[in-house]
Amino acid sequence: MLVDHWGRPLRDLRISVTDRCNLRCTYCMPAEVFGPDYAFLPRDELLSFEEIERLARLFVTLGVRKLRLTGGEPTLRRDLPDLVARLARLDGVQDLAMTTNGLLLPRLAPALKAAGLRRVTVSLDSLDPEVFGRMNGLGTHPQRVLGGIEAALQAGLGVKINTVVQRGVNDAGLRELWLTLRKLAPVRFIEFMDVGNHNGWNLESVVPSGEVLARLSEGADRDFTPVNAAYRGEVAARHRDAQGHEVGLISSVTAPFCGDCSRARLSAVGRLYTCLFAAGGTDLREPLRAGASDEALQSQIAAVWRGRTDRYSEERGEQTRPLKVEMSHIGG
Ligand SMILES: Nc1nc2c(ncn2[C@@H]2O[C@H](COP(=O)(O)OP(=O)(O)OP(=O)(O)O)[C@@H](O)[C@H]2O)c(=O)[nH]1
Ligand SMILES: C[S@@+](CC[C@H](N)C(=O)[O-])C[C@H]1O[C@@H](n2cnc3c(N)ncnc32)[C@H](O)[C@@H]1O
Ligand code: SF4
Ligand code: SF4
Repeated sequence: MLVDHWGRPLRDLRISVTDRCNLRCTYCMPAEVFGPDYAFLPRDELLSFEEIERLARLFVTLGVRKLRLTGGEPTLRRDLPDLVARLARLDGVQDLAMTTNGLLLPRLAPALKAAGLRRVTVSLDSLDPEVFGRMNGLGTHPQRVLGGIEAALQAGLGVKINTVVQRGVNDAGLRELWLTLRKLAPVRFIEFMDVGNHNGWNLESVVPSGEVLARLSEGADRDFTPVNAAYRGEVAARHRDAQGHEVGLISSVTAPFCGDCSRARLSAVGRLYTCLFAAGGTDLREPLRAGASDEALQSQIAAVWRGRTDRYSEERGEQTRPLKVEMSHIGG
């Protein structure tokens, strides 16, 4: 089995399929930076579906069992169901998922399901139109995301919901959001992270997951019971309330989970990153386009994984590291 410097196996591959997005969440792609003049990647820079499929197959040979599509906003990539169909056919893939803002799911969910996508995680930070509009940078109404969640459920996709929590921004509405959304799907609350270089992160804006759980527990549903991890290295610590609704806490700041981190990340231009907070990656597109054999690519990937020492969240202090890859490039 291929393991890194700390003995962690390679299990997951998160594939970013575009750096573009139809939202401008302040904690990810703030509009002041990702404005009308921002130079997004030209189309020919992106890996083609053939190239993504080939690399994914090689990663699966090296031990990957779970693939997740992300971005930017993955649903903006043209003909996405064709890519899903290619990945769903790969032998050895046990899970095929996508993280999305949900806006385009009413149009795409049935085709994605038919192509072999198993589940989606839809991001929704607030049910208050003003708060959500401010957080997504474009005034987009939460009802549009709820429509996407509904479409995914109707198409038969598994659904989870992601909520990034920022102190003084959306934390006042967490309990209301939980009481509404828990009826639809498991909700995961994510501690605001210092990804990229432009999101103005500071420790005071982070609401520790313990505090989130305490807020959800106020009033009637006092008891949450911890649920065992579904797999080694699961990102979210899960709990169930008295009615069986599931909440996940993703605590990269207050309870880092680097010890079991089995995730590799492939950017839209084919760079391999071994940490969400990496400063640099390894170019796989160049050898791929220069005609490298499967064996050569595989040994390059294996060498990168073997040499991996990343444990950024465990090492993070109050200060963030300068010059990290952007979230929109690496896909979260
Ligand atoms: N620090 C850190 N954050 C991560 C890592 N993997 C995922 N996240 C963050 O956790 C949040 C949830 O990620 P998702 O894309 O929903 O994926 P997931 O939690 O792995 O999904 P499941 O397969 O459902 O467990 C996002 O904000 C990610 O950026 C990781 O390895 N390190
Ligand atoms: C970068 S997005 C890409 C996929 C898609 N556009 C979406 O929003 O779901 C992946 C996940 O990262 C989360 N995320 C982005 N920036 C974050 C930050 N600074 N801290 C914590 N989570 C963040 C998003 O909320 C989303 O759930
Ligand atoms: S979190 Fe997702 S939806 Fe929001 S700006 Fe980033 S990529 Fe776009
Ligand atoms: S901070 Fe890096 S090493 Fe730690 S869990 Fe996240 S991606 Fe993995």
